[in-house]
Amino acid sequence: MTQVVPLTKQELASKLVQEIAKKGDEIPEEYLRKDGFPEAIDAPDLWRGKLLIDFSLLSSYSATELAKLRSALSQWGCFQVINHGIDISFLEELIEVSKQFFALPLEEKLKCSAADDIVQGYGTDSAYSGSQTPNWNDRLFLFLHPKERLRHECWPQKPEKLREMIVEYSKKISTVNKVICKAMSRSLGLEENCLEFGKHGPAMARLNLYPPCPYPERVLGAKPHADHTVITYLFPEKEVEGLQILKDDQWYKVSVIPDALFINFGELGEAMTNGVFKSAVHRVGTNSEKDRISAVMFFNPDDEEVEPLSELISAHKPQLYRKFNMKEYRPKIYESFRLGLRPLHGFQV
Ligand SMILES: O=C(O)CCC(=O)C(=O)O
Ligand SMILES: [Fe+2]
Repeated sequence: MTQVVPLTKQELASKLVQEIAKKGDEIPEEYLRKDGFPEAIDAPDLWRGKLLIDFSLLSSYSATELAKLRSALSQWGCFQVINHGIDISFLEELIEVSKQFFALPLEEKLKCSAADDIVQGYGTDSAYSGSQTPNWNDRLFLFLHPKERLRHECWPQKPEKLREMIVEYSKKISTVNKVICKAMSRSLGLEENCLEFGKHGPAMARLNLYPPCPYPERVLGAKPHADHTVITYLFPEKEVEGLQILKDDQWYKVSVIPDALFINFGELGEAMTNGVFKSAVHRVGTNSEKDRISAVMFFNPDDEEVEPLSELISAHKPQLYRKFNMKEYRPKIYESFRLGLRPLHGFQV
């Protein structure tokens, strides 16, 4: 297993993308993808059509909306949801206050990075990217659950409102998640409590910052990956596009739909549904003009043991993934990140 070596604050500061971006056009070679990457296409009809779900219809178990949900998750592994019941002014304020956090002096932000933990807190994932091309992204990454993993010293003191807003956001997303869990189960023809997780709310929160990048055609904000979660909820900055998803070797830009939450299924959800629902492989593009912020909540399974639902295994659909423990899966995450691989592939039957 790859050892993740913690950095001093000084070393971390030299890797922060926001600090690199301040220097102008001179960016380290290692961020540049020599051969570029395949272009993504616009697909506004997709995002306003089959991948746009009306949450209010899901809560009333509308058969048409459930069928739409099932098709979105089994073909694309993601969708956007409107009428989710979360106050838009709250979500917009969260983005605004997150922006204020990233605009604080470096010294203040570094108070949220723990010397012995480069995963949690303020920092950048490029700290453990090894020989891989690093992402043009800084973040504040906080564990919420289980409580033993939560590190209070990584929570921001400033802006004063931010801590409270992250907790509030986690509660609001948790309410949405409870309905989504039931709707997903129903859409598969199962009892509504079959696909249940997030009893204690999201496991992790992440505020992403993608500073403007002078070479958007050669630099990615986040390289292609599937999330290491059951499901992920994301509210993006509305002014700036960036998120893109992969389907059948084609990249699609995610259109900004006003007020919508973006939801994508993760690897652990794919394992739990025996591959019936797919985890969406996604990446983030950069742009040369504006910062982009996203506010993300990640859900893990309630149990440490993960296995496909027996209801979703049949002669038709043999078991795809073996039962595994999160203790086996977690260490694989960082190693796979470095190598650009998907840890779930190691658990195929
Ligand atoms: O910022 C985004 O749009 C995507 C973020 C993401 O993929 C992640 O945090 O896992
Ligand atoms: Fe992601």
